[in-house]
Amino acid sequence: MSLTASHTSEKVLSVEALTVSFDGFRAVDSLSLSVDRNELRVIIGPNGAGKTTLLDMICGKTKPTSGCVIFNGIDITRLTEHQIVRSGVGRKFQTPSVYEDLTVFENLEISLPRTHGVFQSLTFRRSPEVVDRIHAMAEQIFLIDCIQDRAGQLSHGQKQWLEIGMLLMQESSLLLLDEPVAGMSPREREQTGELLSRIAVGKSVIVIEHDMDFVRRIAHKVTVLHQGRLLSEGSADEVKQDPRVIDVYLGH
Ligand SMILES: Nc1ncnc2c1ncn2[C@@H]1O[C@H](COP(=O)(O)OP(=O)(O)OP(=O)(O)O)[C@@H](O)[C@H]1O
Repeated sequence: MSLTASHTSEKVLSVEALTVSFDGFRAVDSLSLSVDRNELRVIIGPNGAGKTTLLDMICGKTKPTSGCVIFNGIDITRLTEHQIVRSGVGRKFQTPSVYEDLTVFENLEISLPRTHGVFQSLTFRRSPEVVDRIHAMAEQIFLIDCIQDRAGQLSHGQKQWLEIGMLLMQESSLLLLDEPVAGMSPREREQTGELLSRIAVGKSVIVIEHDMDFVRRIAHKVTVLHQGRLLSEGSADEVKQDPRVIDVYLGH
């Protein structure tokens, strides 16, 4: 039984015939896919398949040559990156970008919506409710014991968790995560798998990942890209057995 079968399907994201050309080279080519609420989708594919470029177009970093991105029924294709963040799409890049000189607590605090700067957030927003919320988030992302440590002192894996927590504080309802377990220990990977599964409840998560064991553990559905196109889609076991996927990706 598919893991998504128990959820009522509600389409949150639709990518329709999305195409982007760089100097005539189609990095993403007429790609269509959709993601439901409560879904954890994993995108796999060989190097250069267009995975990162796809996420770049969903979050507005790269503008498509043609096609569109519909999020919660709204065409966000031509919105600015900032507008797309405010509409509820959060992006985490492969390298963690946290404020190294601020504590875990402060990094989470400045990610709250409607915060216009570090100064304002540190001086005006520290109500008991906000403090409780930040503590609950630190607990969820396994950082409660180092909540007053500076982010610069955290391990690489802990910084990845902090950045996921920052996206959650922003109240993103769609999270785009580029290789979130890169550089993590096996134990940290396991914890991240649990965290992502929990996050997907009530939200949608798209993860780019190469490690097939991890993919199998977390994915509700897997999309395989190759040369900017959709090669295969299904459960992790289904795509693993797809001869086209074995041929261009898993067999190497
Ligand atoms: N801004 C750009 N200008 C020119 N070519 C680009 C640009 N961005 C991406 N590309 C090209 O588009 C193709 C897809 O790149 P992309 O980074 O999306 O692949 P990927 O599937 O994420 O690969 P990897 O697993 O190596 O990260 C590559 O051939 C890349 O060189």
